[in-house]
Amino acid sequence: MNVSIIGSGYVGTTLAACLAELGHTVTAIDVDESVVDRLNAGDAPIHEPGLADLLAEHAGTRLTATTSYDAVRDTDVTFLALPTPSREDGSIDTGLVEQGTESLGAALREKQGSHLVVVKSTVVPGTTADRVAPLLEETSGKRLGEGIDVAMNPEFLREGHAVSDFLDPDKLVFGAEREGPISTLRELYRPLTERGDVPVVETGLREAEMIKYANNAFLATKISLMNELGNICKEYGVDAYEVADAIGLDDRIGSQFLASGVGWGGSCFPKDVAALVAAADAAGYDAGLLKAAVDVNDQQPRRLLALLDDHGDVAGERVAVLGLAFKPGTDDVRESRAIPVIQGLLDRGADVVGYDPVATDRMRQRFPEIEYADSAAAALRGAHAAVVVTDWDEFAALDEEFEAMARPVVVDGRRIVERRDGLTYEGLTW
Ligand SMILES: NC(=O)c1ccc[n+]([C@@H]2O[C@H](COP(=O)([O-])OP(=O)(O)OC[C@H]3O[C@@H](n4cnc5c(N)ncnc54)[C@H](O)[C@@H]3O)[C@@H](O)[C@H]2O)c1
Ligand SMILES: O=c1ccn([C@@H]2O[C@H](COP(=O)(O)OP(=O)(O)O[C@H]3O[C@H](CO)[C@@H](O)[C@H](O)[C@H]3O)[C@@H](O)[C@H]2O)c(=O)[nH]1
Repeated sequence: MNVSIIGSGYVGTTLAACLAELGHTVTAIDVDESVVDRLNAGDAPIHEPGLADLLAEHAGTRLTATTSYDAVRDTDVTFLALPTPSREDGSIDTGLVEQGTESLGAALREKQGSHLVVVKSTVVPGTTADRVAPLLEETSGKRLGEGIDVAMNPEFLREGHAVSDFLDPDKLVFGAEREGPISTLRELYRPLTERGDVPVVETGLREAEMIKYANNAFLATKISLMNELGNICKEYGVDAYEVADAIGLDDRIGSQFLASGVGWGGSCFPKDVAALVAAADAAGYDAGLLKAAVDVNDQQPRRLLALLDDHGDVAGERVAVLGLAFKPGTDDVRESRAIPVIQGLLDRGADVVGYDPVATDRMRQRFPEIEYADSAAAALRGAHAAVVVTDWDEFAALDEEFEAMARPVVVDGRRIVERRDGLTYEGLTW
């Protein structure tokens, strides 16, 4: 099948490389010329394991990139993989998806034959039917169901595992109001589904949109619930990790996403939970449980700093922040819990030194005023305290590096440090 993809970020590039791998001919369209140049050179614009190999194999043959929307006319299906950021009030901003739809519709005006437009971006229920579809009809001059149609196909990949999650998904969700778009999606994903072990959910547009939010809201709330339980555990001297291991044995609970600590960040959970809360508010429903999940998440960095405060004033003292990325395996610092932690330390007048194996450059753009070390050992040297924010494996192996601290106080927000001897060690929920 000939496929075009608008937007070549985390999702668009992964989709482009993986659909090429599945045998389709793919054209990636992005407004950013540097992204297009890199893709055409077979160079990954984002860091994801396995992506560079796929691009090196398919760029220039089954995968090409361009800044021109005209390329969509040579394809049968177009995915919209554009950002859907939060507005100031938390509600979703669909401006870029609408802009992309307008340019796409204009390019499709002169297209002969049928075309399917698939929304891949995370959008609140109603966006595809009430915004994308009418805009597409208006700008293309065609009528839905008569040559053009829309579908919604949410994406569940995790950063750091994008390629493997895409090629080996837990499920596929196809949303549409007619049979035509569903059968096109079936055909497109056939190389994955013919293996027989990928459940396919065929549903309506609004349901597909909501499934994505429900998925993320559930996972974020699961972590917040475990954080709340962990905070209670801490008050009673109970180890929340032992509790989590035990409750995770109950199939109805499941063992994943029970790691308590400094909370959830990243480009999706904070934005998507906020968008769902705002969408509920707009519909007159007060999503109290989701708001509480956000409150607990906001509280965890403050609790980490309060534990540090219990061990003395850090004003004027060197404090190491170990881990800056929002999770291990990525250089992404968007909504990283390190941000409120660093800000809280600066508010206390501490001399902050940050360390991360890959995310230093990105955090430097956010906090140019702090020091950045090129190893955990260098960050710890002479520090009066250390806080651990990201569960990078290398922090588990830290040992005599702690002996170079001026005062060995360690507050661990991720239960990753293994050394205890000679340390004043505090876990956030244990
Ligand atoms: N990042 C993830 O892990 C993830 C996972 C699942 C779903 N999503 C959702 O997928 C969507 C895309 O997210 P992302 O992380 O891939 O975004 P991103 O910010 O990484 O990339 C977006 C790309 O779109 C390009 N772009 C912007 N405006 C454009 C336009 N008018 N025409 C063409 N290109 C344009 C940008 O240059 C950029 O390369 C969002 O709705 C997000 O919520 C993201
Ligand atoms: O037990 C856990 C698991 C995760 N986290 C934190 O939760 C955040 C999100 O982690 P993860 O879900 O692994 O990362 P993302 O790449 O943001 O992926 C989420 O967001 C994507 C974008 O919507 C979805 O596609 C994925 O399914 C969904 O897992 C990170 O800060 C983690 O440190 C915890 O605190 N405890």
